[in-house]
Amino acid sequence: MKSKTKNNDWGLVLKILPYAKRKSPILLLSFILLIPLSIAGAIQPLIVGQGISLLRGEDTWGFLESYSVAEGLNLLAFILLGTIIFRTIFLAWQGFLVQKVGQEITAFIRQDLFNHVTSLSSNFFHKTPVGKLVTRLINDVEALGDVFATGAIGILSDVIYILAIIITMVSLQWQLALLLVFMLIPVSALIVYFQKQYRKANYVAREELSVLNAMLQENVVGINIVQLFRRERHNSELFRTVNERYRLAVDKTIFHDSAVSATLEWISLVAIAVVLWIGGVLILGDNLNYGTLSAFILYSQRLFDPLRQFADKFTMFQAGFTAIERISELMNIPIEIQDKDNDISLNHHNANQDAVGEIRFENVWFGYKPDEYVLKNLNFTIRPGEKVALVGPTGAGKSSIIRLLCRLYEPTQGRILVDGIDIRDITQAELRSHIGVILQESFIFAGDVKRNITLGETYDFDEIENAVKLTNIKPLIEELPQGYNTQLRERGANLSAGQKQLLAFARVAIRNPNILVLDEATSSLDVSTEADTQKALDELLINKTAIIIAHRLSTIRNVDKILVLKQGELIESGNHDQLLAENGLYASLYKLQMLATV
Ligand SMILES: Nc1ncnc2c1ncn2[C@@H]1O[C@H](COP(=O)(O)OP(=O)(O)OP(=O)(O)O)[C@@H](O)[C@H]1O
Repeated sequence: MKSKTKNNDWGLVLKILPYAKRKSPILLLSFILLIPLSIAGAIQPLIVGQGISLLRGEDTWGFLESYSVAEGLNLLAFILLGTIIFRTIFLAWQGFLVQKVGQEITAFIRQDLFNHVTSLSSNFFHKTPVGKLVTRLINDVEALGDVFATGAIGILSDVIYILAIIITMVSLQWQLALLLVFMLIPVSALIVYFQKQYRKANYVAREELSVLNAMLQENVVGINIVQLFRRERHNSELFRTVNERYRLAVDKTIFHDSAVSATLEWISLVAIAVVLWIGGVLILGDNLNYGTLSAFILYSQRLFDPLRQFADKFTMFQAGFTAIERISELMNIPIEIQDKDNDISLNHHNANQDAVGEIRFENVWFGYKPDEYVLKNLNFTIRPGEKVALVGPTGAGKSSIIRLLCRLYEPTQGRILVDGIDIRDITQAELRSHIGVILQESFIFAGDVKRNITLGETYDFDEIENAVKLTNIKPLIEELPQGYNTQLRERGANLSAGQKQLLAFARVAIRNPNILVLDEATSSLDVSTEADTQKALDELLINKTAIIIAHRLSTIRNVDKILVLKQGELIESGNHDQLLAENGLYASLYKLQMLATV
């Protein structure tokens, strides 16, 4: 079990090694700087010891013998100052380099994680609360960043410093040196024990933080419902429980962290006392001089100093390991929907075709969960330019068909073809550029109107204007305070639902796709805007294949074909008149709606 954890830790270290490699020259430089820095630090007590020996007339370094006591002291003070200045400058430089590299590596990891997460399937996002994802992308990556910024090189620096001190001490007086080294062993064991406990507690704390973030995010997003249903107090209570759990979990980490600091605090005092005691006995027996004893007293303090810092960084390392565990969990989630290496180009394929935009579902079965099919053996063809409506009761599977067509999910069985090519053989980017989807609610990004139409692609202003004219939304843009440059807030908070929807039309129009999908696209518009938009839509739909989902059946009377679904099965198909004549589900739904509007 023990070695398994160790192997896992090494596995985790190996995972971040490629990131460190990208910055290896600077990391190497910071590492090399550690050696002179540690030597400069280790000789300081030696210099102080020489000063005391000089004062007491004991043996000193040979070169000091040619000077008077006062001159020797000045020289030693000068050398000491030199080591201090050297350490100050180079420590600052080394610290800067390490922090900088740390930030850069953190940014690489954050970027890779973002790219990975945004490539994951819709399935993953349906299962994962946003707050949990944010914790991993921000807090965990930050914790890992700390490891690079101060931990990784810092821990090496402490090890080298401890080694430099031990070597200097052994060369000075090996008995006292051994005594201090022996004191290090049980202390280190104790520290390792506390650190292990810390690591466990830290994992729990991180999990609790995820829950806290998820809850916060849910409350902010659903603030309207929270307030309308007077859930503030209730939710505040729930939040308090989670908040308390997080506090208790963090308390545990603090306890183990403090235990390490306290252990080191008293052990360094004990070390000084032991050195004084044994050193005093050695002096009385004429086996040690005062200068060496003073140097050892300083060493016993300095030896535990880097150990304390080592322990602090170890804590950071443990937090870092927890972070890597959590980040790699996310990184290891496979990207379910991937492009193939030998994809067929739909553009290329269609270049010689007269009509494009054919959609064919062949024996398509699909379920969000294994064996719970929401679409069952679907077979239908939509010819190029045809306008087809999907009709059926709530939960019949209409939106699921669209998700499959856009390859947000993949069929469990069967295949879907666009212009005769299996959509799994087309790159996702090309497939989605051929399909324009307008959903019931459109998502607006924080940024100006123009950016919300182009979505980061490069279009001339003329193209934007054309799309806006084509979709009849020029009056909307003119109404906005700064026209195209009006800043929209996150999720379009400063637009009405209808306005957001109109922007979504322009977003699709500018891309000029061969296939248009309208999923309850006009339901948030008022009657007169809907009539205007319908005109614009008719224009937009010329020569294009369209799939329309609408609950108001009066809006789809004129389509070429209506596919009627019930519990995932295609039960009727035909135009409005044919289906009315059939007197099936469509006819009864239509008659019900007609009755309701009379
Ligand atoms: N992400 C999901 N995870 C699990 N089940 C889902 C998911 N999305 C939809 N479902 C289920 O799949 C079934 C079909 O849903 P779908 O959204 O396709 O229906 P719909 O016909 O579009 O309904 P509506 O008219 O209400 O929009 C429903 O039973 C629904 O509960």
